Amino acid sequence: MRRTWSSRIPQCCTRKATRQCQVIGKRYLATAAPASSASELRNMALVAHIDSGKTTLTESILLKSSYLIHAGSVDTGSTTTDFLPAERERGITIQSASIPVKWRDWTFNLIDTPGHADFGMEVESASRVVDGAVVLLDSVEGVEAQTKGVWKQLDRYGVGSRLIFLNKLDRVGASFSQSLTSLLANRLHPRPVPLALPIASFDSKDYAQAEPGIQGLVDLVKWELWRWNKDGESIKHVLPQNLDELEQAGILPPSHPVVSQLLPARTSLLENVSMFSDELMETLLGLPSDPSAYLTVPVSKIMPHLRAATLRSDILPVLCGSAFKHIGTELVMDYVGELFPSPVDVAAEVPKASAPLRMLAWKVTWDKRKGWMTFVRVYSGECNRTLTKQSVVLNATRQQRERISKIQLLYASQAQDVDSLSFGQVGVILGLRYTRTGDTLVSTHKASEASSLRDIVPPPPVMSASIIPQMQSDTEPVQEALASLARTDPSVRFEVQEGQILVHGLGSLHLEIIENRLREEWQANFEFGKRRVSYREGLGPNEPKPTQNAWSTEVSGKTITVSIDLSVRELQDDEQGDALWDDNVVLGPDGKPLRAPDDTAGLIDPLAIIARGISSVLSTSPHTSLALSHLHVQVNKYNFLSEQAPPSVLAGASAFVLRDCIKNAGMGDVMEPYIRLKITAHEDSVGKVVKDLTEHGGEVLDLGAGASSGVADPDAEAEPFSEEGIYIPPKELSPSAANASGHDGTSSQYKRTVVALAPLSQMLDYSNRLRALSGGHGHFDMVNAGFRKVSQARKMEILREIGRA
Ligand SMILES: Nc1nc2c(ncn2[C@@H]2O[C@H](COP(=O)(O)OP(=O)(O)OP(=O)(O)O)[C@@H](O)[C@H]2O)c(=O)[nH]1
Repeated sequence: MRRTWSSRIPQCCTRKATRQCQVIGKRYLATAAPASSASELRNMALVAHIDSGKTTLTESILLKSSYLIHAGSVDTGSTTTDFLPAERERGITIQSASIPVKWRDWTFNLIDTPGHADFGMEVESASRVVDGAVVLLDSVEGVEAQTKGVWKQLDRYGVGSRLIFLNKLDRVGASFSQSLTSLLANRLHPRPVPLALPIASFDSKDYAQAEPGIQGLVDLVKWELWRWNKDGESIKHVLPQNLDELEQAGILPPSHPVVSQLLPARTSLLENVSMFSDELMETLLGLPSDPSAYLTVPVSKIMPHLRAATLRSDILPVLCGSAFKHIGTELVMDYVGELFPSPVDVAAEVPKASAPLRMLAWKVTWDKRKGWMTFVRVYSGECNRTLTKQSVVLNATRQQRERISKIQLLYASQAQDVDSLSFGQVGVILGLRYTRTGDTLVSTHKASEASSLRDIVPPPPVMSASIIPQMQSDTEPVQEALASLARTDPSVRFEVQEGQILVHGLGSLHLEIIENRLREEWQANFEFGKRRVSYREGLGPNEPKPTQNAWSTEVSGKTITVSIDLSVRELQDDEQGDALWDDNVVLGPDGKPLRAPDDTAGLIDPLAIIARGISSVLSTSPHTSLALSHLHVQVNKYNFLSEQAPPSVLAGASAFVLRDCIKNAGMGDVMEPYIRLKITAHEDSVGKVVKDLTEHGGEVLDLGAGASSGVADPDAEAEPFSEEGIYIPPKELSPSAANASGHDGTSSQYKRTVVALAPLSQMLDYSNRLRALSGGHGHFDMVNAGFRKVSQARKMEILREIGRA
């Protein structure tokens, strides 16, 4: 089915004064007017395991907010936020897309992120820049491997306010209660609290036999019942405080299965929130002793406390629905607006008009027509005064001045020019030449008062491929294309070793996309070599002492000598490596971590130049040319032994001394990336699956039972979890789960789940292998599980593979 765009202006545009109507190409868009106040802004992301429905929910939100006339579909490649050709072809999100959405009084900057771990960098940067996240779960599958992955990413950047959306309740096997149990079993949060109950069918007589589905929701906070028709249009009823009046009001017969759950669900909600609010606790204590008095507590007495508990992450609000059928979308929007923080709520200090402007560049993209596009969020300062088109800003991270040519609000692939950005807003700046993801931009006139914002750390690359330019004349364009690509995606790394270009990425799919983008976006001519996993080397067994500390070079005919005092050792077991340094630790003389800039052009800070030299050695071991890892490098001091020495010579000197230390230490252990797999297969093929895993160097961690909904999720830790005070409705509330077979149509009792660790190198073609082993019924997902040292025999194999044995 193809989406057709209406040729008339949508009614919403004539009706709503707050929206501006714009004709962009053939689309009529009701664009979100910039928020009038920062307290009405909600910077939020949708994050989840792959295929949970993030893009579908985004599309439903755009439809409900009147941005779209018809929702597009992932399945026909017609969504707004998945606009790259590769995204449309594959039906997956590859890059995060941000879009401002006007909903009631709020403006959301909504970021739809990819779920595939190979595009984890996009979740990383979105997590850095949002104040709240809606985490989707497929309610057939429950918590999945990458649900935990994105959860950790949100933790890393302190995104405390989260809301769960249990999606796909229309699917066979979907279960509201089992999804809640799965949240607890996987310890995502100790206090998931449903804000709504699903109604699978309004037909109470045949409820137990009902078709899989969802037709309505009860909002337990606002005490409303929502009902959607097959076109996704909703009507809402206010529920009576006396449940006996439900039938009289023509809402639900008393025999409807959801009716008996309303009082326990609301009671549990109120009691859970009151645990974190004395005021609500007092309200509840002041109620008449009749339990049904809980139904009389008005929303105004609940919402402020529910919001405070969400902001502090004391509770985890849970909503549910079907993004595909637009069921529950309005509630997601309402609760994001009501519960998530605004930029004012999370600002380190009350924003002042006089504060120096500080912005974080959280994403950089390249557009053939517009050039570099830098996505920024304003963290302090009143930009109306300081940031306008044509202003000059200082990149505080790189100490470079940048000129702004345009400021835009981006609606996925469409743009709207604006004059300025204000506190809390997310927008795009055109014209910046040097800025990269994670850089801080400040206004030049108050630069000294502005400190740098927290960095964004790309996940470590685990796979690489060689790139062979087709002709000698293609070499430079290929390298330039790679440099541009790496600027848009900091999880892409490349290096030139002995005339060969190696590109590193986060997985096979990432490499495939890198290859396509180089050809299609940069028209680079090259052959793509064999893919292999990225190995690493540790420090050798001998003492890592340099033969000499001094290093000399010729500069303009003069010999310049520099001495560098470094100490190098292996990281101890209880020491954590720095992800920005491939799990090494590199410290300056004051004991603070050093950061390596991408190039030394224009650099004057001696320690940044030294860090650049260190980084060139750590990325290519003198023994194997593999990246070094688990090293602790301390720069103790440096001295210019010649006069008028330019600081740039420190890069060569530090590289020379460090390389010498590492050579003297000898070759270290080799490490390879591991993955954690969760495989679901029929009972009768589990034996073959386990045998194959063992033969490929895998280690089985758990052989679980049932497969669906993660109730007995073997991935969860073995300790018991508390259900005390947490309301979990009976399974019958989701009749499709009770009637269900597994999600592939076969009975789940014959399925087993295997959790294993295995070397990534052995699992590159696992989907084909598992298909053969399981007769096509198995499925798996995997997440990176870090690097591990390999055995001596495997080390020899790896050295042979990389041509070093
Ligand atoms: N039955 C059903 N299918 C859904 C629902 N939401 C999404 N889907 C389907 O699930 C598949 C994945 O949906 P997407 O919206 O692309 O999921 P995603 O989480 O954005 O995927 P990635 O960004 O690639 O991780 C598509 O086939 C959708 O049509 C739902 O509520 N019910």
